[in-house]
Amino acid sequence: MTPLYHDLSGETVLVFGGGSVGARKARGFDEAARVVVVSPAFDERLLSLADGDGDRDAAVELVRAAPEASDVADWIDRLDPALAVAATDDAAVNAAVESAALDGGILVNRTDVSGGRDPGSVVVPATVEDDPVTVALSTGGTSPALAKALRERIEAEIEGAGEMAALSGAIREELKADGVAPEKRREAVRRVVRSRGVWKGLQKGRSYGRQEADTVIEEVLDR
Ligand SMILES: C[C@@]1(CC(=O)O)c2cc3[nH]c(cc4nc(cc5[nH]c(cc(n2)[C@H]1CCC(=O)O)[C@@](C)(CC(=O)O)[C@@H]5CCC(=O)O)C(CC(=O)O)=C4CCC(=O)O)c(CCC(=O)O)c3CC(=O)O
Ligand SMILES: NC(=O)C1=CN([C@@H]2O[C@H](COP(=O)(O)OP(=O)(O)OC[C@H]3O[C@@H](n4cnc5c(N)ncnc54)[C@H](O)[C@@H]3O)[C@@H](O)[C@H]2O)C=CC1
Repeated sequence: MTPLYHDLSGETVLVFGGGSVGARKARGFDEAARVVVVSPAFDERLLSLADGDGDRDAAVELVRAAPEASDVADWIDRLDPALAVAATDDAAVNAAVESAALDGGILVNRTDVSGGRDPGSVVVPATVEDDPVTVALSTGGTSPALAKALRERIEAEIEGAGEMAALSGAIREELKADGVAPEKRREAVRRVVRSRGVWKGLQKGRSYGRQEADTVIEEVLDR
C-alpha cells in the first residue's frame, strides 16, 4: 500500500453507520473536515461529538436514517463528500457505499474488510500528530491492533517535533532569503534537525531552541 496525505479542509466526510467504528472514524476526521454521520442509532461518543464536545469548534452532524443499499448513491449525490466511510454492520450497505463512491469518483474507506483494494478505496491509518507533523501507520490491513500499539510508542518518540518543524522551517526560509548557498543551507538545516542540543533547548522554550540552532548554523556557515 502507498501512503498519501489529503487536505480535507472545506470538504465533507460522509460516514454510514453510527456504532463504535463510525464514531472513531468521525472523531478522526472532524478537525479536518465537515463530518456527517447517517445511521438509525448513534454511539454515545457521537452524541457528545455532535454537541461540540468542549472546546472543539467542529461539531459532527448526525442524520437519523437507515438507507437501503439502493439509496446509498442518492445520499452520496446529495451530500457530495470527498470521502465516504462504510462503517455499518450490514455488509450489503457497506458494499453499496463502496461501489457508489467509486462510481462517483470519490474516495471510500470500507471498514469491514482488509486486504487488496481498488484504487480510490483507502485505508485509515493510525495517526500520531504534533502539528504540523503527522505520522501515519498501517499494517497493510494485517493487524490493526498492532498499528494502534505502534502508534502509542511513536507518540512519545515524536514529542517536540511540531516545535522543531516550526523552528527549522523558519531557519530554512531565513537562509534562503539571506542568499546562503544551497549546499550550506541544506547542511545547516540537516544539522539543526539532528542536533540533540536544539531538541533539548526546545523543551525549555522556543528561544532556547533558537539559540542552540544559531550556534549550529554558525558552525556550518563559518567553515
Ligand atoms: C483495513 C482497515 C480498514 C479501515 O478501517 O480503514 C481496518 C479493518 C478492520 N479492523 C478491525 C478490527 C480492529 N481495528 C482496530 C483499530 C483500528 N483500525 C484501524 C484501521 C483499519 N482497520 C484499517 C487497516 C489499518 C492497517 O493497515 O493497519 C485504525 C488503525 C485506524 C482507525 O480506524 O481509526 C484503528 C487504530 C487507531 C488507533 O488507535 O490509533 C482494533 C483495535 C482496537 O479496537 O483496540 C481492532 C480489533 C483488533 C483486531 O482485530 O486487530 C477489523 C475486524 C473487525 C471484526 O473483527 O469483525 C477490520 C476488518 C477486517 O479485518 O476484515
Ligand atoms: N475498521 C475497523 O477498525 C473495525 C471495523 N469493524 C467492522 O466495522 C463494522 C461496524 O462495527 P461497529 O461499529 O463495532 O458495529 P456496531 O454494530 O456498533 O455499529 C453499526 C452501526 O451501523 C448502523 N447501521 C445499520 N444499518 C445501517 C444502514 N442501513 N445505514 C446506516 N447505518 C446503519 C447501526 O445502527 C449501528 O449504529 C462491522 O462490520 C465490523 O466488522 C469492527 C471493528 C473495527
